[in-house]
Amino acid sequence: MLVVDGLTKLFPGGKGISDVSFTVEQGEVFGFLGPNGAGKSTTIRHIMGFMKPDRGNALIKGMDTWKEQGTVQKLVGYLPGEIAFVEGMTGKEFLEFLARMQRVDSTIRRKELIERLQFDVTTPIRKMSKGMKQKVGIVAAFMHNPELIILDEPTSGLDPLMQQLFIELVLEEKARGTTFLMSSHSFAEIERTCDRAAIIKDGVIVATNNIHELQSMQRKLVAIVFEHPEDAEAFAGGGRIPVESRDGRRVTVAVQGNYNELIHEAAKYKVRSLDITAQNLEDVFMQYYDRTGGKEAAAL
Ligand SMILES: Nc1ncnc2c1ncn2[C@@H]1O[C@H](COP(=O)(O)OP(=O)(O)OP(=O)(O)O)[C@@H](O)[C@H]1O
Repeated sequence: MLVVDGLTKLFPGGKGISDVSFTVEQGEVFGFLGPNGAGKSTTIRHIMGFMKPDRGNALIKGMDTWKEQGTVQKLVGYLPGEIAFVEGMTGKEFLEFLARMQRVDSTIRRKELIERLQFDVTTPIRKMSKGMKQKVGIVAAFMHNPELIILDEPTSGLDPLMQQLFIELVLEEKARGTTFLMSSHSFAEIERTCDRAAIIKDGVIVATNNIHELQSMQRKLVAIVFEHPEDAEAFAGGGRIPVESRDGRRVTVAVQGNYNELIHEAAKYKVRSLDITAQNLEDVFMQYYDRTGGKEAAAL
């Protein structure tokens, strides 16, 4: 669906992006992660055909996004990092204006999205908060049911409830086969929606990784409180599960994917309670990247 190949753009100040390459398959949700100024928006603007690359290109369904920007932009739903609204319009007028440009009858879907996102669409845009403007932008990106949706920091300005609702929207669209490219600062958000993610730093992709693979490498600390101290002792002394610590009835073990074995061993005794804490997935990503020098991470 989307191929980014060697995309390079150097700005006069020396910043920019260098040799950015990745592929997003049809129906995939692909995350694009990186700190401020890393080059996420610059890459996305090239993918949308708004900027001419110095080298390389971006193809959507085989079409060069710079050379065929008019055709390509019709296929895509786009939420920019900073939305430029037409002055003096209400949210409703703006969305109707866009709908006429998109040339798709999106009335029903538009109404549905506005109801889901719960905002007053008759408010003049200049009076809207950042979060409200972001909601107008989300409706604009989704309403014409595009095959590919490109979102630049979609949840910035949204409160936690709305962030959750946004994630649900993405997952629903994904189930319908829509492809997504989504930039974010937040690994947690990417983790809940994406199949794969690329990390960009100083204009260069440092790793591309499969999120499910990372989740299976994620180390979890499980604290089990047994009914009887002697059970805790027997469990800890069994030697089958690596024990981090034991304190009376409470045994803490580290698990990495081998849940069945833990459940099997613990079930031999009477368990009073369980507490699970997960290692931050971002740390797993970076640890993995450091260990392999990026080679294996880039290959996943
Ligand atoms: N038109 C431009 N002219 C000169 N420098 C630019 C231009 N656009 C972006 N840059 C610089 O290129 C770098 C990458 O910017 P970009 O906006 O792509 O980062 P980003 O990853 O999207 O960051 P953020 O999360 O802050 O939006 C930054 O250092 C920025 O200052």
